[in-house]
Amino acid sequence: MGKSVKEKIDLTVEWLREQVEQAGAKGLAVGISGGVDSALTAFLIKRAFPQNSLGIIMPCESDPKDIEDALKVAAASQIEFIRIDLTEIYATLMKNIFSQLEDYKIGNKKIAMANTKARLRMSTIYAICNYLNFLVVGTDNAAEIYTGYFTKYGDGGVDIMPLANLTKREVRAWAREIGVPEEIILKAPSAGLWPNQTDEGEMGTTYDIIDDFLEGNKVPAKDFEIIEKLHRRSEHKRKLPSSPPKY
Ligand SMILES: Nc1ncnc2c1ncn2[C@@H]1O[C@H](COP(=O)(O)OP(=O)(O)OC[C@H]2O[C@@H]([n+]3cccc(C(=O)O)c3)[C@H](O)[C@@H]2O)[C@@H](O)[C@H]1O
Ligand SMILES: Nc1ncnc2c1ncn2[C@@H]1O[C@H](COP(=O)(O)OP(=O)(O)OP(=O)(O)O)[C@@H](O)[C@H]1O
Ligand SMILES: [Mg+2]
Repeated sequence: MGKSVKEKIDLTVEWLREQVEQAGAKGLAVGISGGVDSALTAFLIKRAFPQNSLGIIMPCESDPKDIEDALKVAAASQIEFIRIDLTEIYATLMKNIFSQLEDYKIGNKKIAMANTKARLRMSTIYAICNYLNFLVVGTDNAAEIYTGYFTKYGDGGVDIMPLANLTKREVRAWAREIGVPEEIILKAPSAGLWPNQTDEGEMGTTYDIIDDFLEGNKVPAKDFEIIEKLHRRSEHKRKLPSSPPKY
């Protein structure tokens, strides 16, 4: 018989401890957004390292409801946390970049700005983890990794990814088992990079369908096309940077 969710969680907690030991590190940190992926991750790292785990809440033009939810996750998991507001530094950086570029070049400002939020969060977590000798824990799940639905070197820039093999429905099941508040589990997944952004709206398919696909079940042809296209286009995010052969 297959392992229960509870057993899988216990094994993952053990795996997290091994990763820290092998790295000669002291603990683990994660960005807490108010969404279910980081909620589950926060509970897992708190279980693995009750005294050496840290949640980092980093508003960056964020919906105040998400920050409230992030605080609820921190309270429910009892993880130690700090809050670092990136809104101002982000605005300064964006102004500096685009006041120079926009005059003479045309490009996709919306996506450039959105991804910078994720990369500023990554830089912030790494500064903290360098300082504490902690590892940076990623929250990306199997559906996000397969479709490349993450920012390269942003939320994708991490040391370890404990949820990498989980479909979104498994993330929710684990979250329920470990004690994540139900309202967080039921929230529509969102990267929160612009107002009213939802993962499913942006990807053009649903997590249920991506999960079915990953489980080897048949999915509608239109969704199959979308998933495979997202996968092909994001191949570069799952590899080391290309380099020429030795000449
Ligand atoms: N073939 C190739 N080989 C090597 N590099 C390649 C490449 N094609 C693009 N690139 C590089 O990759 C860049 C594009 O990748 P990237 O910067 O990631 O940008 P991109 O994939 O365009 O956007 C990231 C997507 O992930 C979503 N996201 C981000 C963060 C969090 C979440 C969430 O669920 O919470 C979701 C976000 O809403 C957006 O849809 C290009 O600007 C280029 O530098
Ligand atoms: N405001 C924030 N503060 C701290 N970390 C954040 C914030 N926003 C995003 N992140 C980090 O980026 C990760 C990627 O976001 P993503 O939306 O995929 O996950 P989630 O919000 O935890 O769950 P969901 O996908 O269901 O919204 C988050 O899990 C979190 O680690
Ligand atoms: Mg989110």
